Amino acid sequence: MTGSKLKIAGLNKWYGMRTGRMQALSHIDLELADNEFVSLVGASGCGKSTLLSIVAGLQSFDDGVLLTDGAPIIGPGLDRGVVFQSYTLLPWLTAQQNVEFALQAAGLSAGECRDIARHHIELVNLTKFADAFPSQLSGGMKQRVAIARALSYRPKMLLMDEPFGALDALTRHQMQELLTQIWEEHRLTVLFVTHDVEEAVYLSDRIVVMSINPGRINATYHVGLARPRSQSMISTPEFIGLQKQVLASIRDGSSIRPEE
Ligand SMILES: Nc1ncnc2c1ncn2[C@@H]1O[C@H](COP(=O)(O)OP(=O)(O)OP(=O)(O)O)[C@@H](O)[C@H]1O
Repeated sequence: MTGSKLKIAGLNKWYGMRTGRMQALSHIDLELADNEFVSLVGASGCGKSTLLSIVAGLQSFDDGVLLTDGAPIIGPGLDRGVVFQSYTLLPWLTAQQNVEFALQAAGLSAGECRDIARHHIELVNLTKFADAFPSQLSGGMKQRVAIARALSYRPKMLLMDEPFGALDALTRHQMQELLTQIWEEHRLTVLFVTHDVEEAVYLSDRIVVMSINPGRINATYHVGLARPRSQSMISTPEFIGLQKQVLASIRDGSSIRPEE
């Protein structure tokens, strides 16, 4: 693939522990095209979060290649927005101020920060709650602020680690719709970690299944469903068939393998 937004090749990651070293990721090869939406799924402990945080520049890796737009990733950057399952908002700042705070770090003037933050709070339909503190917001609202914050500095890539994992089913569906709409309008490249296979099929262009011990890529599935997606697709044979294949692949990769 030429001109990929993200290129990972031969990447290995070990964690040092009191009992010795543990290989969390083994020979990961993965490329994301511009504007592609890719989900990472796999059994608990297969290294999804580790891989995402390495791409975010929040963790080191031992060897391999990690490039965005052809340049090495050497730390966190404003080209990559990150959203975690826990909302990570500053409790003493309002929704609007949480977004402004992130923009101040990007070196913008106070007026620019205010205007851009207001625009992104509006984008996630939270204008009425702009002056509310995190403690006054529901889980879905807090996650919308976190998404507004991640998008506010116009990243080219969005890295999301189980962003809707803590939400109830209805709010989760609403957030999936909102994310799809933002992704379609802003043409972002998204790397999305989830435990929910239905969510992965619904949102993604491609699903990457990881296996455990050590974490590797076990299988990749292209999602051929038309866009824009709608909730009515979830009950189609095509959707259900793919969901079953991905689940079987996760099951297949979740048993502990002997070290090679
Ligand atoms: N800081 C750390 N130090 C040592 N080991 C770690 C550390 N972080 C993760 N691990 C180990 O690395 C492996 C991969 O963890 P990781 O959190 O990336 O998996 P995951 O697929 O995201 O899991 P989950 O789906 O449960 O969130 C696990 O065995 C975990 O125990």
